Amino acid sequence: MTNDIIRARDVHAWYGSSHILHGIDFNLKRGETVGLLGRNGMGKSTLIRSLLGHVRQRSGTIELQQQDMSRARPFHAARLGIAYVPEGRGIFPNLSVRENLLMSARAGRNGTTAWDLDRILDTFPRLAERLDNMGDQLSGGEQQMLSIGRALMTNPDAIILDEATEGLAPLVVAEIWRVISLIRHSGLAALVVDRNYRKVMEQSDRLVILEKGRVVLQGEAAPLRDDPTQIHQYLGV
Ligand SMILES: Nc1ncnc2c1ncn2[C@@H]1O[C@H](COP(=O)(O)OP(=O)(O)OP(=O)(O)O)[C@@H](O)[C@H]1O
Repeated sequence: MTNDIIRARDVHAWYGSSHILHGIDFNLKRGETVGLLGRNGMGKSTLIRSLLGHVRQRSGTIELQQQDMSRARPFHAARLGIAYVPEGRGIFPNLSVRENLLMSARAGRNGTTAWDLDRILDTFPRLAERLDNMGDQLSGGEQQMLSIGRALMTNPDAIILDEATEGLAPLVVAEIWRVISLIRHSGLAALVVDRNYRKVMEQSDRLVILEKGRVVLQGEAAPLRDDPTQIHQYLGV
C-alpha cells in the first residue's frame, strides 16, 4: 500500500487562456510536512487549489488517498481527510467560536476523535477566552486560529495551510508557527505555504520550489537548510 495522501503527476492548470501550471509532479506522504515555496505568482495557491479540485481547468493525474480526483469536487478532498485552510481564512462570522468549532467536528477516517473541542482550546488558549464571541468580533489572528481549529476538528490525515500567517502581528505569527510545529509533531501530514521561507525550511521535512508553474527544486529540507544557496537563487532573496 502506498504511503501517499496526495499523489499528482503532470498537473497542468489554466485560468481562462492563461496556462499557469506546466506539468507538476507532487506527493504528500503520511505524516510528513512539505513546505511549498516560490516567489509571488509562481503558482503555489493554484497548485493547492488544483489538487483539491477548486480549479476546474486542469489536467494530469491527481489521487487523494489513492482515489482518482480528476473529476472530483472540493468537498471530496475534505471527505478524504484533507483539510484546507485557505488564504484569507473561512469562518462563519455570525456564529460563535464554539459554534464554528463544533459544526466542523467529526471523526477522522479511522474513527479517531483525537482533535476535539478540549484539545483545540488547549492548543489555542486565545480561543478558549473567546468561546462565546462571534466570528466577526475576533481579531485577524484569532480568526486564523479559529480557521485552523476548524480544520483540526475534522480529524484530518493532512492539513493544508496557505499563507496562514499573512498580515498578522508578530506575536500572533509566532503563535501560529508554534501550532504548525505542534501539528507536525502530532503525526498529521501538512502542506505549508508561507512567505517566511526560513520558518518554512525549519518546520518542513521536505521542500518543493515552484517557478512559473514548474517544480524547479525539491528535496529533503535539512540539506537545503544547511546550504540555502539554491533556495536563495530561486526565491531571489
Ligand atoms: N482566479 C484567477 N484568475 C486568473 N489568474 C489567476 C487567478 N488566480 C491566480 N492567477 C494568476 O495565476 C498565477 C499564479 O498565481 P498563484 O496565486 O497560484 O501564485 P502563488 O505562488 O500562490 O503566489 P501568491 O503568493 O502571490 O499567492 C499568477 O500569475 C496569478 O496572477
